Amino acid sequence: MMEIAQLPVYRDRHLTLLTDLYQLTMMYGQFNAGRHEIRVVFDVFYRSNPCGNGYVVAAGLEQVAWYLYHLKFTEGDIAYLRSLNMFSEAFLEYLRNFSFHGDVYAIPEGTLVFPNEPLLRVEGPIVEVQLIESAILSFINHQSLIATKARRIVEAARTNPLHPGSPVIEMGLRRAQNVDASVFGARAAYIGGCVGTSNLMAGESYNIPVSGTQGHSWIQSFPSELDAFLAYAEAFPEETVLLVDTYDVLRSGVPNAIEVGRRMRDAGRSLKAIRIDSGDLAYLSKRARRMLDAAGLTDVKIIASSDLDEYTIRDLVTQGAEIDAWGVGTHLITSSECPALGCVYKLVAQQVDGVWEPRIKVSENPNKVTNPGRKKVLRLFVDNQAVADLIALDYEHFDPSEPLELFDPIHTYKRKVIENYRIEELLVPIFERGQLVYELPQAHDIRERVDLQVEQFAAEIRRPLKPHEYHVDLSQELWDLKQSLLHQWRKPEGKKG
Ligand SMILES: Nc1ncnc2c1ncn2[C@@H]1O[C@H](COP(=O)(O)OP(=O)(O)OP(=O)(O)O)[C@@H](O)[C@H]1O
Ligand SMILES: O=P(O)(O)OC[C@H]1O[C@H](OP(=O)(O)OP(=O)(O)O)[C@H](O)[C@@H]1O
Ligand SMILES: O=C(O)c1cccnc1
Repeated sequence: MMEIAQLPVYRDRHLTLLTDLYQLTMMYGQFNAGRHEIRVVFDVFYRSNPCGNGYVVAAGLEQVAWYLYHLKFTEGDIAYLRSLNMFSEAFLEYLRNFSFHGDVYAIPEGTLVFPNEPLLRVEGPIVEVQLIESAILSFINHQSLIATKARRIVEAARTNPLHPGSPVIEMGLRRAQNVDASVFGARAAYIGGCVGTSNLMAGESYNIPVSGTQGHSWIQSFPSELDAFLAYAEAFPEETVLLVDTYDVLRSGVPNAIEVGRRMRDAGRSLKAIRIDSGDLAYLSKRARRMLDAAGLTDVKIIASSDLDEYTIRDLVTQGAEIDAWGVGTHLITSSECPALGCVYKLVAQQVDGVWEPRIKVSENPNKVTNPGRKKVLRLFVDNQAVADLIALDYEHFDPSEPLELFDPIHTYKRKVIENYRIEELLVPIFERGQLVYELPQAHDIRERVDLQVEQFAAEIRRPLKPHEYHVDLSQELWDLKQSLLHQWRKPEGKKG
C-alpha cells in the first residue's frame, strides 16, 4: 500500500468526506441508538450490462483499497461536520478515532463479471460499512464502465483483417469529466486493452506506455506545413508521426509527409506514421496508403483519430480502411453512449446475538429483489469454457464429481444439468479486520488478465450486438431462502429486523 500511496494520482489526497450526507445521518442515528457496532454485510452488484454488452470488465478495486486504507476523519472534517449543527459532540469525538475495521472480499480487477453477482462483499460495523458506500460505488462504477467501453473499442479494432490487432491509444484527457475521470479512466482504458495513453499523469502513476504526435497548432505555427514536418522530424527522429490534415490531406499533408519520409530514408532513418484527424477516414486512408506505397514508404503506418467509437471503427474496417492504429478520445473516456454503470450497495445480512441473519430488499420488480445472505460467487467451467456463475450461500459446498442442476432464478422452468465441471471461487479476501491482505496487481497484469478471461467465454457472449445472456444462477438453498424471506415480508404485518 505504501507504494500505491506514493502514486502521483493519490498524492496529498484525502477523501473521507467523499460521501453523501445521508451516510453520516444514518451513522449518527445508529450511534445515537447504541447500534453502531452491529456487524452487517453489504454487496456491490449491478443489474444490467452497459452499452448492450454481454459482460463488464471489473475495475476500480485498487482505488477502493487505497481509500479504505486511508480512511480517517481529520480535524478539518470534524470542524466542517460540527458546522452543520446536526451531530452531537459525542459522535464527533467518536469520529476522531474512526478507521475501517471491516472485511472486504472482491472479484479481482480484470475479471469478466455479470449482472446481479456481488463484485464486492463488505462486512463490518454498520457505521463503517455505511460511510463507504458512496465512494466505493463511484470508483467501481466509473472504472468498470470505462474498462468495458475500452474493451468494446479494442475488440472492434481487432476485427481488422488488413491490420490484425491494430492498437487503440487512449487520448481523451481533454474531454474527460475532469482529473480523476481522465487518470483513472486512462488506467481503466489500459486495463480494457488500449496499448497506451496520451495522459502523462496516468503514465507516471500506472506505468502505462505513453504516446503523442502533434496538434494542428504545431503545423499552423510554421511558415509552411513542410517546415513544420521537418522541424518535428528533427526533434523526434525516432518517433516521427506527422499530422496530415491541417490544410489538405491528399494535396498537401501526405505529399509533404512523403517528402519528409524520403529525406529521412536518405539519412538512414524512417518516418514512423502519419495521422489523419478529419474527413472521410476510409477514403483518405486508402488514398494515403497508395501514395505512401508508391513512394516506397510501405512501412509508414497510418493512425486515424476523429470522434471514433466502436461502431465507427467497425464500419471503417468493413469499408477496407487502411488504418494501422486508432486514437480514441471522447467516446471512450466519457463512455458517451452509456454514461453510467448502475452498481448498487445493498444490505444482505446482519449479525444478531453473534448469528448472521439474512436481509432482503423487496421490490415489485422481480429483478430488483436483492439476494439475501453472506454469499460467494462460483464460476463453473466445463472443458475450460465458463458455462454459468452460481451465487451460493458462503457455507455451501459443491462436489464437482456429482451432477449439478442449474436453473434460471426468475424463469425456474429453464434448467440444465452440468457434469464434470470445475469451480473457480471469484470473491477473494482484500481486507481482513481492517488489514489489507491482498497484493494489488500492476495495471499491465490486470490488462493481461482480461485477455485470458475473454478466452474463457463463448463468442456468443462476447459479441458486441445483442449478445447471448450468460447464466447467473442462484443455488437451490439461496433461492429457497430468498422465497421464504419474500413470503415473510409480503405478509401484511411483515417482520421487523
Ligand atoms: N468512412 C467513414 N465511415 C464512417 N464514419 C466516418 C468515416 N470517416 C469519418 N467518419 C466519422 O465521421 C465523423 C466526421 O466528423 P465531422 O463531420 O465532425 O468532420 P471531421 O471530418 O472530423 O472534420 P473537422 O474535424 O474538421 O470538423 C467522425 O465521427 C468520424 O469518425
Ligand atoms: O476525437 P476524439 O476521439 O475525441 O480524440 C481526441 C481528439 O482530440 C484532438 O482533437 P482537438 O481537441 O484538437 O479537436 P478537433 O480535432 O476535434 O478539432 C485530436 O486531434 C482528436 O481528434
Ligand atoms: O498525441 C496526439 O496525437 C493527441 C493527444 C491528445 C489528443 N489528441 C491527439
